[in-house]
Amino acid sequence: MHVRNPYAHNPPDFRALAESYSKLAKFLHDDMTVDFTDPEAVCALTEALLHKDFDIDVELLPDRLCPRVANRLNYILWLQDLLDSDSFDSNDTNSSKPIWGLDIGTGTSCIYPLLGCRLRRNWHFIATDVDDVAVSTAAKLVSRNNLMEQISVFKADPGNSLFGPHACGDSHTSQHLHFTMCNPPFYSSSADYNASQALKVTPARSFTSAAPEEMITPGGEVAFVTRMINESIEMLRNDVNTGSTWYTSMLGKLDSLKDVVNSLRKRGISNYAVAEFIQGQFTRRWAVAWRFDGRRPLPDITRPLDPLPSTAIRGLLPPATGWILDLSHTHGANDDRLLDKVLSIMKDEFGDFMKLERLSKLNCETTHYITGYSQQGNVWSRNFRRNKKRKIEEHSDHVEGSRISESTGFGFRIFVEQYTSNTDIPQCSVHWSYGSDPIVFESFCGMLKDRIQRIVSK
Ligand SMILES: C[S@@+](CC[C@H](N)C(=O)[O-])C[C@H]1O[C@@H](n2cnc3c(N)ncnc32)[C@H](O)[C@@H]1O
Repeated sequence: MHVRNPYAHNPPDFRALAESYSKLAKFLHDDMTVDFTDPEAVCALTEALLHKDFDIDVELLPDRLCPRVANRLNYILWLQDLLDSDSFDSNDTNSSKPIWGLDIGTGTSCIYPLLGCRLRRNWHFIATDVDDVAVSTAAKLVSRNNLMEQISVFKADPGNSLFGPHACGDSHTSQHLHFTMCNPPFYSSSADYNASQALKVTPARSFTSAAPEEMITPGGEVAFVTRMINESIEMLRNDVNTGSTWYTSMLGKLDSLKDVVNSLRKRGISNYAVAEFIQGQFTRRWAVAWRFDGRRPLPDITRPLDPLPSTAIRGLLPPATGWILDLSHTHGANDDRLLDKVLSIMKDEFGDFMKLERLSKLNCETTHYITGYSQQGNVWSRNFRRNKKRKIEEHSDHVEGSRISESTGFGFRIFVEQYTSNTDIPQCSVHWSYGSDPIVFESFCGMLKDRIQRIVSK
């Protein structure tokens, strides 16, 4: 489970839940659990969790998909991480700057918008569904929870674009989306659904009651997400501003994740992230996110360490956006001024071509770091220096930015961590925050290693 998921280490206390939500009491067995094959009991449990832990008031329909709170929360927390990665330098993760998301197929529970907005007051959602019952029930839940200012529910036309104006009605169509999310129907047909049920060796541990339209879509989840990929490319063609949108989807099958990552790679989309959500011993779900500009998420989001991604998904991970230089055996690594020294040496060498700043971020502790960006990309390379020298010889020391496209830009953050609560060895870590070429990042790390070793060995 996600590290911030409250259920990761504290499974729900059923007795306390029933005390705070009386409807659950009649389904309780020995004060300890409920019958997970009884849809009404599962709905009452979900309602109780949402009520007690998130102050969300819902009444779920027992014949419709009942969302598992811990799983839906994993997805929302991962989205928070992706968006916080974008605003890392501004300390504004909980500010009032409005964040807009689109939930495609919100379902009768409207679970993602309700959770997302309860956890972050600056989040807003456009929630769509093709199903009339889902649209009307979701809209009722939004007003029941007094979230009409933050969530708008729209009926989507299955023939129209998933992201485009028609899906969202008229009033919010021009809204820039920071992210889109979706838990698409899994199966391609009733036969596909029945076959997957038959494959389960043990009798179902929990009951999934759902209407066919919630679980089945032509081509299954892979076709649905492939459609999203194609439509996101089309959006970018029509409006470059959509390059900064995180397009995301949950996936119910590992094979689907493989197909979707292959689709992204085939279309040349290298800026993507993959997550694995683990609930209990038996349930795993996956999620994928992609965007078109060069902004790269923090390393532990693209390649999580806790929990470590399973071997099955390691080959599907995107290029690494983090690099660590272990300084434990280097003399001088404990110098608190090491970060300043690194900044100074970089300013001397690259200050003319790189915007360099020392910033601080306030979390539980204050983290100091260097942030840097060079429009010309690889300004430490021999090639760049040679060109620079030639320009000086030609009496033109000006490197023309306009000839270099934005995609050549390169951004990074450098952290030097001495012994802190997070690290028991001094280390320098680098986050590749902007760019399109992993080889440029690798080369930057090589250059930095060389400069740091020069400083610490003095
Ligand atoms: C698996 S359910 C997910 C419901 C809810 N988001 C959840 O996680 O519990 C998939 C939902 O997608 C909706 N859906 C299917 N095709 C759609 C489309 N083209 N546009 C919007 N919603 C769609 C279905 O009606 C259904 O409510």
